[in-house]
Amino acid sequence: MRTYMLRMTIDELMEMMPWIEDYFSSFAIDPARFRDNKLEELSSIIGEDYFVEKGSSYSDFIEGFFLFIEQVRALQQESRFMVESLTVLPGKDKKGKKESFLVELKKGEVTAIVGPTGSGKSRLLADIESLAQEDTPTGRRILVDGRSPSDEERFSTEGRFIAQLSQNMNFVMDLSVEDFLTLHAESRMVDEISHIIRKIYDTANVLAGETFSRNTPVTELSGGQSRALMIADTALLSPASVVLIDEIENAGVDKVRSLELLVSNNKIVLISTHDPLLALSADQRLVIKNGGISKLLKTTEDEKKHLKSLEKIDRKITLLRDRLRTGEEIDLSDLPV
Ligand SMILES: Nc1ncnc2c1ncn2[C@@H]1O[C@H](COP(=O)(O)OP(=O)(O)OP(=O)(O)O)[C@@H](O)[C@H]1O
Repeated sequence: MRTYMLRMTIDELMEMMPWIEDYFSSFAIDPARFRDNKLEELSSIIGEDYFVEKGSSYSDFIEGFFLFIEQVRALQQESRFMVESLTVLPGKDKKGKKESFLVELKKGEVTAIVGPTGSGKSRLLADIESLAQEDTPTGRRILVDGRSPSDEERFSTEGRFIAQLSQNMNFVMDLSVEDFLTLHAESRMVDEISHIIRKIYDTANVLAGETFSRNTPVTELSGGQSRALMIADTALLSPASVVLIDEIENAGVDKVRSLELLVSNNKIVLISTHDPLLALSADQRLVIKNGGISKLLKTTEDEKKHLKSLEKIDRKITLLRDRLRTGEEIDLSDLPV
């Protein structure tokens, strides 16, 4: 790509990337004067002395030029991930009855999706994930920031602004945890890669409970550890502004902390759950009945008040589960009635 660009004329480059004018200006070069010259000819036309006078050199100028292009493109990419709201326009339930209201999901909000087994919770997540346009069994349409999504937003595998954490997360790459995170951080062009990797790694270990090392191959992580790693990675490094979670409660991770972590990063979070603690930790819950959205309930102040005691009960159940897992005998008199 570099060689190709070096052989392009300034005019051709400007047509492709008008914003490179700013880079030329920072060297007090007017690109219009060199419009028919190739980029690689600038050294001989302008002369090395000119760049030395500016406290630089031609090779620094060229290096900086390509770095500038990379950074602007990364910024452009980043802004495509910023989503303020999603709107779910009414579709039909399993009997063909129209849903009676639309749902708007906003940045920084957590919405739980509740309903009996088989009622259509995962279907709603799948509709959002695919940005459905009346082309799924529900006939729902999803709007992004109030508009229809472009084909690129719907079908491109790169640059998705939606991340999905499903029940089974299996890695296929043969990389260590450290290499996996480095690769991801490099592709995001973040500064201070080692700092962010440490943060994700530490967070994942807290969420998983069962610790793993940075050298562990990702393929050897347990189900809970993989999920914890992906949750920490999604919260701290992924640019995705919409996070869809399918039944985190079965993942063997600290579910409440996971949710807090995702929310504190100002994303739109949807979580399908049968867990009362998670459902009531959300700002609102969508009730699914027979394939259709039947209610949208805001979490009441009263419900929030009960969260603390629910957390206590949940901690006891978790403790009980851990003791059973490690083969201990259980004293049930310890449990609340
Ligand atoms: N509105 C609808 N119209 C037609 N089919 C639907 C509709 N909603 C859901 N379904 C279908 O019903 C089946 C069960 O739905 P789904 O898997 O989403 O249930 P669920 O609530 O996630 O269940 P579980 O709690 O067991 O995970 C799926 O095949 C899904 O495609």
